[in-house]
Amino acid sequence: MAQVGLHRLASSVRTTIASASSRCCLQSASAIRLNTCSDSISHPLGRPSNTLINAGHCTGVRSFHGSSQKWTAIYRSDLQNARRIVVKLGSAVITREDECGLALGRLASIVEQVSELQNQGRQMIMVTSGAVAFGKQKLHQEIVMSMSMRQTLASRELKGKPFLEPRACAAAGQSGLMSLYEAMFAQYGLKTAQVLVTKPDFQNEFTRENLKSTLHELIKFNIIPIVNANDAVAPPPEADKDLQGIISVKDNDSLAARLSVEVGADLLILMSDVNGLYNSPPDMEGSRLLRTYSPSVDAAGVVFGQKSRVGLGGMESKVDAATWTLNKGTSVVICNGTESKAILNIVQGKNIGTFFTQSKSINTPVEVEAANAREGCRALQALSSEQRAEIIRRLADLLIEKQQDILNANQRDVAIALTEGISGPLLARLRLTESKLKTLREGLIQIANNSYQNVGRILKASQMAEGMELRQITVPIGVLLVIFESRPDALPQVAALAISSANGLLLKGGKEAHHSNKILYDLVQEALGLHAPKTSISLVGRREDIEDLLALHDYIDLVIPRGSTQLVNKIQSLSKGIPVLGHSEGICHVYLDEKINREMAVRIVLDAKCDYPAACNALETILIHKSHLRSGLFDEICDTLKDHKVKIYSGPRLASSLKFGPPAARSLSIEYGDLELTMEIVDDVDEAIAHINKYGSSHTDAIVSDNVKAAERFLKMVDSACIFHNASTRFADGYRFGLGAEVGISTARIHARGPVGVEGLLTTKWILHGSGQTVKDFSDGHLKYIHKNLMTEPKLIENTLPQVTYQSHEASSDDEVTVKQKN
Ligand SMILES: Nc1ncnc2c1ncn2[C@@H]1O[C@H](COP(=O)(O)OP(=O)(O)O)[C@@H](O)[C@H]1O
Ligand SMILES: N[C@@H](CCC(=O)OP(=O)(O)O)C(=O)O
Repeated sequence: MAQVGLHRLASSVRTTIASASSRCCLQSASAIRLNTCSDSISHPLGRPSNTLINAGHCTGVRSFHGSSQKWTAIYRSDLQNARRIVVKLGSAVITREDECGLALGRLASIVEQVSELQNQGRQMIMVTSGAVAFGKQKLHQEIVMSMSMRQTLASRELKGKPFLEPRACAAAGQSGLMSLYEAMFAQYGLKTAQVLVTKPDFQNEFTRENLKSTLHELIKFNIIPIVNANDAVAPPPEADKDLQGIISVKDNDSLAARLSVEVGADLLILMSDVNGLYNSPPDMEGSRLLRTYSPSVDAAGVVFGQKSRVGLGGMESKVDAATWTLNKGTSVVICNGTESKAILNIVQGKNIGTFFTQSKSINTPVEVEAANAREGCRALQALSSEQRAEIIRRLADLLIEKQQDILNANQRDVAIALTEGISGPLLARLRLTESKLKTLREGLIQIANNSYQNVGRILKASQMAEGMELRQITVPIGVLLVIFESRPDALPQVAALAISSANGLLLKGGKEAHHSNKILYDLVQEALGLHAPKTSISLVGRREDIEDLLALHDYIDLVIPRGSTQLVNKIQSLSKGIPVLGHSEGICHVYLDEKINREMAVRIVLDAKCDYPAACNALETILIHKSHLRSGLFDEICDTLKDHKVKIYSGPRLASSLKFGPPAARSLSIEYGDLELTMEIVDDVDEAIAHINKYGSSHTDAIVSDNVKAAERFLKMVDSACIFHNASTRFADGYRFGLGAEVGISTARIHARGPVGVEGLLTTKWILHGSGQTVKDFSDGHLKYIHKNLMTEPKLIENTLPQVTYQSHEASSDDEVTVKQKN
């Protein structure tokens, strides 16, 4: 297999390509000649190959094909453009942890990913370790088989394994390794070639050129070179030395590095058995994975430990090799080869492993920002409530002082959005106005004024026993991640709520509001500077993928998404172990009951639909009592809505009742978010309740009715976060509820429901003051539990609230009443 003549290889590749006509390998076959950045022929990945050069990432020189320019990725997202990729598999990836042979499942997955990328038109090269480790296992089995029973038992007693010559092990392991690769790649219609090299092959110009030319030919014919050190003949290891800036090939990390540079690879992926480079050995307490590593900035902060059980080079050797490769213009990622889809995810620009970059200005890693936010939470807790309120008031004032700068920044976002064709509700959310800023300021002042009772409030106090007092007090949740789209006004609101509740905060805004978010965040920083660390709140950089943030369960305590249904759904499904507070949809209903004040009904419907159709609490479905089809109310509502340019769709029952009614709705569960709504007929309040509970989203639903019993039934039986009687659904809002602002509206069933203000961002802790008691004192009977409530203020319960009585418009029954408050 290894030394197949090139003409034979070429013909077999042609056969493979021809037989796989429907696959992308055809694409790659046509692409194999297009190896240089300067090629004028189109890029095999569907882009002109000089896109990268235009993006300004040209560093280093690609020597392999004589092209004069080469790019290096600055951001992970640039890695999507990598064409020639070297994947190096360490021994720990290739062999099983129990040392019983090769890790076949893992290898198959890596082969599948490499094949996928090769079939996309990329040029993959593999550097594989594992021959020694695999051969060792193979030889060891042979030795055990040839031992007598006595020898076997004796060797067990000695507990040691016989010394096996690594060169012999490599020779025994390499053939098995290669036949496996060949069989696996064949499943994807791909051919492989074995290339074994030794250190002198790089030192001798003649063999070095031969090596390059062989690799070139293999790549040209769509064959995946599989490279390893020729350990069977390798010279004994030498003291480590990098000659004249050329890396000494002493293990497969340095081999992969050297090879990547020789062939002008765009990306080198070094796969090991750990998730990447840590600031100290991964098993050490407090060690942290470095998502990005800029050698000139980060090198001093890394401590190395032992290598893996089977590895040769260790992590330090990987980092040296990676740094050298990066300096020569090839991007590098060190990752965990046991992680599923690691290679594909890296090439998609996802936050996998450690990304080596020359950029010194790369943002602070999000883990560090989250750790700072936790510190910030503690610092905010340590402040007095007056100090927290002062920060919020300062922020409120800055919104007006810097109004013009904010509006200018926002106009830049709006202008970009317009060129990108963003319109309607999305644009409405994005646009900031003087009046929005004014309302925002008022909300912030309200939050500041309500800040005094938030943190450390005693909810329960009881005397547990003689000399023992128990208290339950409010405390912040910890670190919040708020992900919001389009709405830059959410940023100061959420920041104020976090400060008021003393939570640390990570904000992830949408790129469409980049300029607005930036200036609003700077104002938050300025205000925080009054009393708290500025790092208590971070605006997470645009590099960070939401998916990666949602995996940070060790750092983040609660995720609050604010944005489109798609965003919230995505977050709910992607969150890995972090609770998500929010609502995915706002399918809000207004039910128009039989006995009704018609003028009120029209006003409420109009407000609920037209005040701000993009809001999640806007009306989406009107349920109308069957009697109104002939009472004139149906026509009146339709006419008024049409006057306000609202498109009406009918539910199935309405459609079948009218010959020329509105067009049929696609579904009864639609959130239009625009000047559109569905109308449907129901028989009575019970049918309305059943409809809402079936098709609604548990957000906000309202009844307009003069019938007190019907209203009470509705309020009791509709299973939503907010249920209103004779009021518009648009009241479901933190500001209107007097919470100052909201971080979102929750349709979750635990902890916080409806508009979530400060209360939803708090949890509790129990404080016990004792005087030396033990549990045994109680089981012995020396002491007795008292559990006496020490709270003096009586707790309000529902039936102690002021009674609301109703007066009928039509005064035809006791049940039919208008709202009137009586104390
Ligand atoms: N700072 C560090 N960051 C990451 N890994 C480290 C560090 N220090 C030591 N290591 C160890 O390096 C090992 C990887 O290197 P190595 O044994 O050469 O593996 P491979 O066989 O994959 O080349 C890991 O198992 C890890 O425990
Ligand atoms: N060439 C050797 C591997 C050498 C090596 O550098 O190993 P590793 O540190 O596991 O990448 C082999 O095939 O076993």
